[in-house]
Amino acid sequence: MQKVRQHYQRVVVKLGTSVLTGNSDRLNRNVMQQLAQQMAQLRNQGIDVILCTSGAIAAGREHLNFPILSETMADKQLLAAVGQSQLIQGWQSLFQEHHLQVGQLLLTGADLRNRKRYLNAKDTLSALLEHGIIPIINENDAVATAEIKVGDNDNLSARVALLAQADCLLLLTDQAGLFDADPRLNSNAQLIQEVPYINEEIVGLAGGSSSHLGTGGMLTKLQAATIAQRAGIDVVIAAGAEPNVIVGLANHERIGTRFPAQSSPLERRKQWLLAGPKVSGALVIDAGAEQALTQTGRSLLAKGIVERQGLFQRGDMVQLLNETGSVIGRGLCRYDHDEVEKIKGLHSANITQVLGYDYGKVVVHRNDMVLEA
Ligand SMILES: Nc1ncnc2c1ncn2[C@@H]1O[C@H](COP(=O)(O)OP(=O)(O)O)[C@@H](O)[C@H]1O
Ligand SMILES: N[C@@H](CCC(=O)OP(=O)(O)O)C(=O)O
Repeated sequence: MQKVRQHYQRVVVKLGTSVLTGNSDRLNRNVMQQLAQQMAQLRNQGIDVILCTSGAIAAGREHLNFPILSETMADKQLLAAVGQSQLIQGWQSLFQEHHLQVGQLLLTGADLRNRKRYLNAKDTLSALLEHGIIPIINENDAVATAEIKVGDNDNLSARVALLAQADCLLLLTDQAGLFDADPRLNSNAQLIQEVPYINEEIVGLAGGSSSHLGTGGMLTKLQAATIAQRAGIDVVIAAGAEPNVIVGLANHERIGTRFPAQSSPLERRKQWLLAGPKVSGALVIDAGAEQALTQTGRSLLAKGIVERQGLFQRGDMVQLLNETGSVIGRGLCRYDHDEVEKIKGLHSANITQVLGYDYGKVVVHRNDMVLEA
């Protein structure tokens, strides 16, 4: 019997400037409307959608009536600052037609490299998704200098897919997918339907962007696909103009070029948790918490913690011990040692009262935890 494939649970949709402008010098509202309609349809199917949108610089140029500017960073930042507000307003009104709220996250490479900022971005993203709000992400071009930039939204969207623990990344562009040569330069170029593994030969097929608006061309899309595919996320490069492309792809239709995930995201994450971060401290938990973790796969709440050992920062790896001292597992702690000391044994509802703030009710989330076999 053929196995029925379930649809994705969390999809990152990256829309390049080429899609949003249809390679003209202005944003195309009709195109954006159709894309918003499809993303709303996904939400109604119960799929979490995160939109990673380019187009701020193009929108800024259009809004200021195509000013003659230099190619300096400051002038590009000026365009991004003006254009980003146009872009987000555009998306906001389009999603409102489907009774959906949006939340804007402007990120830089520095936000993704610094662990504290990374965790904060992750929490914001989770909170938006939990409330059914569509996160809309772009690079914070108005403040990002060369040193702190990701630099292109293909790579940014792959990092966001990892941050959000998405299971699918759609890179939508002006071409039907990855071809064996740049189709703008070679009319005989053939579409490649599936790439199980990105090797040098595949990278050699990718050219840069031949439009003046896009950043990076196919090369940055392959960099993004490499990051996400290896992290256990399915990636597809396809044409944003293809009718119903987002809904089709999210439901496993064969469109564009597919880069199938190399293992499940959770599996990869658990491997990384086991092999990666060093242990900085320990939490001793009571019998009820031990049962919740080991029997019903729950997260660890403050209430189940009886003792804190060692010094650790928010996001550090801690060992989980039971009251007889046996190791139950390990996980990333969402509060630092000082905070855990104050909230251990408390009901989650009282965390804010004691600390004056909170990072959520969970101290170690089950997705950030590996248990002893
Ligand atoms: N092997 C290839 N297959 C498809 N497109 C390619 C290839 N090599 C280079 N390209 C170019 O990449 C462009 C898409 O990238 P880009 O202009 O950065 O768009 P976006 O704004 O969607 O990110 C295409 O228009 C195409 O000219
Ligand atoms: N952050 C920039 C887009 C950068 C970028 O990667 O562009 P693109 O290659 O069109 O996805 C902007 O909003 O204009």
